[in-house]
Amino acid sequence: MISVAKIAKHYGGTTAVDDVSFDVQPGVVTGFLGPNGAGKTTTMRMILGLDRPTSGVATINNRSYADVPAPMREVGALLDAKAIQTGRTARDHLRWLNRAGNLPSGRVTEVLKMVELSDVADRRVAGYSLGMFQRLGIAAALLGDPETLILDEPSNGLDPAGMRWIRDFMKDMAAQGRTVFVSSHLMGEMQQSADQVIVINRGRLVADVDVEQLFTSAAQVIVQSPRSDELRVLLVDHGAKIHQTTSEATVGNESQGMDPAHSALRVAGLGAPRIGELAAANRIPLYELTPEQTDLETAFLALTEQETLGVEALHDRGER
Ligand SMILES: Nc1ncnc2c1ncn2[C@@H]1O[C@H](COP(=O)(O)OP(=O)(O)OP(=O)(O)O)[C@@H](O)[C@H]1O
Repeated sequence: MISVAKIAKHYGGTTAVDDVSFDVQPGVVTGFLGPNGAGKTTTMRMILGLDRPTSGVATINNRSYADVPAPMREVGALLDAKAIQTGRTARDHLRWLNRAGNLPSGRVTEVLKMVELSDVADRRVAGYSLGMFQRLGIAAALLGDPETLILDEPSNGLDPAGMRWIRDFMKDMAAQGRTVFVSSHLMGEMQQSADQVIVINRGRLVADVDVEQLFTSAAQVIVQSPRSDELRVLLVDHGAKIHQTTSEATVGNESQGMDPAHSALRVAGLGAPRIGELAAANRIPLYELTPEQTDLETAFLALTEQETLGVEALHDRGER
C-alpha cells in the first residue's frame, strides 16, 4: 500500500503539491488523474524519494522509500521512459539494471518476454518507437518482481493498440494482488483502466473515488409522466436530485397531451427500479423510464457539481 499524508512541495513561489493525502490499495488499479501541471509527477517523485517533500510524509508499505532495503524488489517505477542511453540495446540496458539491483540473471529474458520485446531486444533502443520505450520502461520496473508499480503517464503518446496493451497489463498486475498506481491526464483512459481514481488539480486533491460507485452515484434516469410535478415532489422526498427538466426529450409529447416544458425529469440519486416502484405505489403513470449512459467526466462533474476543476483539459485526447 502507498500512503501519502499531508504532503506538500513548494518550488520557490510555486506550489506544485498542496497538502495532499490519500492511500493506494493493493489488488486494484488506482488512477492518478489531473491536467498537465496538476502535480502528479511531483507527487510520484516524492513517493519514490526522488524529491523531498516540503512537508508531509509518503510511505510504501509503511516505510519511506529511502528505508526500503531492496527497492527494486519492492517498487517498480516508470517515470520517464525515454531517459535511457539510446546507444544500448534493450537487453544490455536491462542487464545493467539487473546487476545494479543484484537480481537473478534469468530475469532479463523473462521481463523482455512479458513486455513482448524479445524479438527486438538486441537492437539499439535509438530506433525504438515511443510504445517500445514505454514497454522497455515497464520491463525495467518489473525486474525485481515488485509488489508495487508506479507508472507516470505510461499511455502517453501511444496508439490504441499500445494503450490497450498497457491497460491489460495493469489489470493483470492488480489481479495478482499488486498495488498499481498510474497517472494520466486523460479521463477516457482512466475510465477504461482504473478501479479507483484520485483526482488532483493545481496541487490539491479534488476527489478520491471508487469508479463504479462514482458511476452509480452519478447515474441519471430520464422520467416522463403526465403528472411530472407530483412525481418530482415524490422523488425529491425520497432523496432524489432532479438535475434539470429537459424539453428536448419531450419532442412529440404535445400529441400525448403533456406539457413539453415539464414532462421530462432528469433524476439522480435513485435508480430506475426504485423510481418505477415509487410511481406505481402512488398511482402516477410513467411514459418513460430510461437510465442514461454516462462517461467518467460527466459522472465526475455530477459528483462535484463544480466546473472549475480543469476537467476540459482532462478531456483533451492530444499528446502533451
Ligand atoms: N523542479 C521544479 N522546479 C520548479 N517547478 C516545478 C518543478 N517540478 C515541477 N514544477 C511545477 O510544479 C507544478 C506541478 O508539476 P508536475 O510535473 O508535478 O505536474 P503533472 O501533473 O505531472 O503535469 P504533467 O502531466 O504536465 O507532467 C507545475 O506548475 C510545474 O511547473
